[in-house]
Amino acid sequence: MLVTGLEILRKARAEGYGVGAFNTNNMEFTQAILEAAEEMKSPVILALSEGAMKYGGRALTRMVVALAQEARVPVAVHLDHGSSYESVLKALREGFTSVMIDKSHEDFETNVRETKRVVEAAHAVGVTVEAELGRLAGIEEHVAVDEKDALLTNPEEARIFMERTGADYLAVAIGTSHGAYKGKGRPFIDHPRLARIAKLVPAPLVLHGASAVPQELVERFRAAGGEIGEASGIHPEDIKKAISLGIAKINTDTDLRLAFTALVRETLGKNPKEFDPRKYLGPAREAVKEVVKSRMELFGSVGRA
Ligand SMILES: O=C(COP(=O)(O)O)NO
Ligand code: NA
Ligand SMILES: [Zn+2]
Repeated sequence: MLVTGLEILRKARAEGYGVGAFNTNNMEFTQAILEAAEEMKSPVILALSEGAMKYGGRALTRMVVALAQEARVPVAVHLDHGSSYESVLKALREGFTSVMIDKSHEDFETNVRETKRVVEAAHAVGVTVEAELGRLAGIEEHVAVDEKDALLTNPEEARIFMERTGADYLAVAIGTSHGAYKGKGRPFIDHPRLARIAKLVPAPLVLHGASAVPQELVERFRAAGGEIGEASGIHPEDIKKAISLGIAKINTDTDLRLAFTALVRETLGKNPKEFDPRKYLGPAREAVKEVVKSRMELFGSVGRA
């Protein structure tokens, strides 16, 4: 059933488990994520970035909202990294039940003002809001923040920010970054900082850049002809610790992309004569579903629907 992000995340934070927010921009990812959620009896958040909205248009948004309504588990449809008020309005118009306004690259007062404005509009139509304070390193589709500017979230600022904006959940910067290159070896996660934030912010907390980028997946991608450098992601133990400290929403995109693309490359490589898209998109869809199921097990959301 289609529910708001807060309905899913409030319970997750209260009961100490995490819920995956999985990015989708096509039919196969959407099916894989929802099938995994139903099989694992897990709540789930389907996340569409602005790039996904541009790529898939109404074919994507109508499909995602309709399938979420019919799903046998709680599903929120979420705008990931909304960059403007207008973009959020478009998502509200499409029937999304959760929207992120990401003004974390602006100064504090601007972030507060813009976030507050979105909260008023979204709450007026029963939709809940994710905001972000602090800056992740790495490249988000339209935001490139280089290391030196990456400012981790200040706990006291976070408390004031959430009180002044009325946002429902907060994306925090505690060392993660988007994409496949999150840092040398085991990327640094500032758990003490997270603990301080969680003490001052009772709202569900969100971890961006949470993909594991598992070595076996990186190897499989390379073996199938993919090119990728020294890739690294967030260690499962760091995810579990972050959940125990107050993270309720865990954003996963890169792992799904790697799995899907590795399988497409592999299937095409093994079957050069194949030109029925179902023959290489189908196995890729299965690979995404397996990744989603294993993430749900790690987050502890299995059986929580
Ligand atoms: O934060 C993310 C995804 O992060 P990853 O690149 O680690 O999957 N989307 O908003
Ligand atoms: Na988000
Ligand atoms: Zn993100």
